[in-house]
Amino acid sequence: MYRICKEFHFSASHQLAHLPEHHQCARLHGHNYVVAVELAAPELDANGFVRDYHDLAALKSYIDTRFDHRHLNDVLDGPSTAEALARHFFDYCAGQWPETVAVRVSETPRSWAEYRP
Ligand SMILES: Nc1nc2c(c(=O)[nH]1)N=C([C@H](O)[C@H](O)COP(=O)(O)OP(=O)(O)OP(=O)(O)O)CN2
Ligand SMILES: [Zn+2]
Repeated sequence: MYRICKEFHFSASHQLAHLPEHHQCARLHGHNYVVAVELAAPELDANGFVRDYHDLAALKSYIDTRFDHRHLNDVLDGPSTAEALARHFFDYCAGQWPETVAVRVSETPRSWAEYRP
């Protein structure tokens, strides 16, 4: 199996207001998010690609339009956890590119959450 991965970056604020008051993430704060999309295929296409990285430009546009410099509580229906974001971006990517196998979201350089069905 061949695998490729491409990262996308955006900055946004959020507040996990369902957490206890003493939890730091219950306060309004922001992150420089990294979204890593992984695609896989058993065979390469005629260009020698799983898929051309350039095809993923639609995700950059989606992120820039809907997520970058937004307040995530206004964008997502439920809590804006890294897990929920990973699922959201997975659903978007799987709808665009059938080779999508996982999406990973980092809020900090030391943590990530992944959705991989
Ligand atoms: N499983 C999850 N746990 C937490 C999430 C999450 O999305 N999934 N989110 C948060 C907060 O958004 C918080 O802002 C990030 O927490 P944390 O990684 O602890 O941030 P720090 O900057 O404090 O990280 P350090 O590495 O400890 O400096 C909380 N938990
Ligand atoms: Zn946070």
